[in-house]
Amino acid sequence: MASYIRQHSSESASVPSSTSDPLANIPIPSFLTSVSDKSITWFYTTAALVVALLVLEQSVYRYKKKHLPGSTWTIPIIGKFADSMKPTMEGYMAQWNSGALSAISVFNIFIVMASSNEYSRRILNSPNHAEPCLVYSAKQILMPDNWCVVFLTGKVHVEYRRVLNTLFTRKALGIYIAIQDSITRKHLNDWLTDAAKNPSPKSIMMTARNLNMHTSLRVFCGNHIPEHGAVEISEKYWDITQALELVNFPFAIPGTKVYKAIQARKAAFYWLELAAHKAKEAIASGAEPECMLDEWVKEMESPSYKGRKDFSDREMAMVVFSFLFASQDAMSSGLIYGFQHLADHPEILAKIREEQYRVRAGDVDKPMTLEMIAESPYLMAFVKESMRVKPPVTMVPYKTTKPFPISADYTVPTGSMVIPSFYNSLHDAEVFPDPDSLIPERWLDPESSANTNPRNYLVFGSGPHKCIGIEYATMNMGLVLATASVMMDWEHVLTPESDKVQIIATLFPKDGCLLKLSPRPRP
Ligand code: HEM
Repeated sequence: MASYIRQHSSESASVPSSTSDPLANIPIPSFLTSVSDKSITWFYTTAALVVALLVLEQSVYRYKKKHLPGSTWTIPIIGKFADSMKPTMEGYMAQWNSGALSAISVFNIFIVMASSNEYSRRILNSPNHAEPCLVYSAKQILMPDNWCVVFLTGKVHVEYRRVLNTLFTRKALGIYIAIQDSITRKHLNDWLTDAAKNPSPKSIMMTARNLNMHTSLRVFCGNHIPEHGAVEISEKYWDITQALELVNFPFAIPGTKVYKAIQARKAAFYWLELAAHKAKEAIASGAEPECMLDEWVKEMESPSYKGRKDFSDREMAMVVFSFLFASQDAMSSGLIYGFQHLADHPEILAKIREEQYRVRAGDVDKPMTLEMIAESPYLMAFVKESMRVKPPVTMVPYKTTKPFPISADYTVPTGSMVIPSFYNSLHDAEVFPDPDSLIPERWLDPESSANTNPRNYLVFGSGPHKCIGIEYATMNMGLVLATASVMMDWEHVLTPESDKVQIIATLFPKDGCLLKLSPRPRP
């Protein structure tokens, strides 16, 4: 090809004036012929550079990948970009099943996927080699200066978590559960009122998300946010969820998902900063804590408190926002699958009801307490099992900060993404016999393989960044499902997509879980 171009260009320069081509008689100014020579040189140089870069890209990929399973060649420049735009469980399963460690590349980011329990746990528990890495859009939405716990590592991270742990003590959870109960009842009553007006089946995708958001906002901020502020955050938060896809248009240009998410974050921040300010005022005036922010301010006043005390309104708002960010999608996923699983397994729902009638002594209006949660082992076993079968978070991206000798024969290069997956650990047939079936009983026997292998239960991660909200999240799911079980009946209207999974940062039933609701007669 190159030689053809060279020949062709020299021929046209020597075309005799007597040819039949009329254009041949037009004299070509010398400056034009020299430009054409130059462009040919440019063409060769550029082509050679592009070819060299493409060869380099493939060589680097193959050098990093070594013997790991994965395509031998990566698609130039974009790699597996198309797959990551529309992730499917089937696609992930194929990748995980290809090996305990496997390699892919997306936009020249070299990625090692870990599917086994051993390798997944090794990534989560090797803070000297790997640290959490949020998708690019998440950083833009959370703000680069957000000192949120996920971005911290080492000693600073440990100290910071120590402060935040005080927000999830039993005393604090005791304050939150009363709020959770009243918000949940209000929402479930609204669901029933809507169902009475229009009994056709409805997806609980948004109603469950709103319930979670409203609960979280009131638990975190109490009444320091007015109702219209809470509604505004709740409505705009969906823009944030949509911007959290693995791959997104990276520039925050008006109209893009990331731009909309940043606007939603700004609106949320206005109210959260105000709430932090009001919490400080309330505690200073001698009020007792009524929400997480109050509890935090009060805790800092305690003589036994050793940590930092000078948290600004903005810093406190950042913490609350990062809690919303970490919890909203995962809790909604857990809750929606909880409703779906119970509707599809009436025998399990019947046992939960029986336990709840007993715990409440037949009084379905009795608000849930921590003691009542402790007296509901079957309920809590169901919550644990439901998230094992459909883990809200199936994987979390980490990145290597230095060469990471993850196995005897493979070292992940610095700057790579390493992604531990939880699904295989949670569906390991040796630990969870009949792994795809929903069997809450497996958590009731202390000697069961499920209980004696806690290392496999990776729903909340593992290691220094393990979820800080485990008790709050599981308690909330238990409370909502238990209260729903005594307040209403629900029927799952099956569609061809009910058992298919949609991945929007976390897992959801593809049809959004269509339920027909009706009030349940009192016992
Ligand atoms: C069903 C609900 C939830 C699930 C499945 C879940 C799952 C997870 C997972 C998998 C991680 C990463 C762990 C790791 O890297 O090892 C995580 C981290 C985190 N979660 Fe949750 N989470 C849930 C609810 C919550 C709630 C309700 C809150 C706060 C109130 C919360 C706050 C956090 C925070 C702050 C982190 C980062 C911790 C750190 O980096 O030190 N999560 N969560």
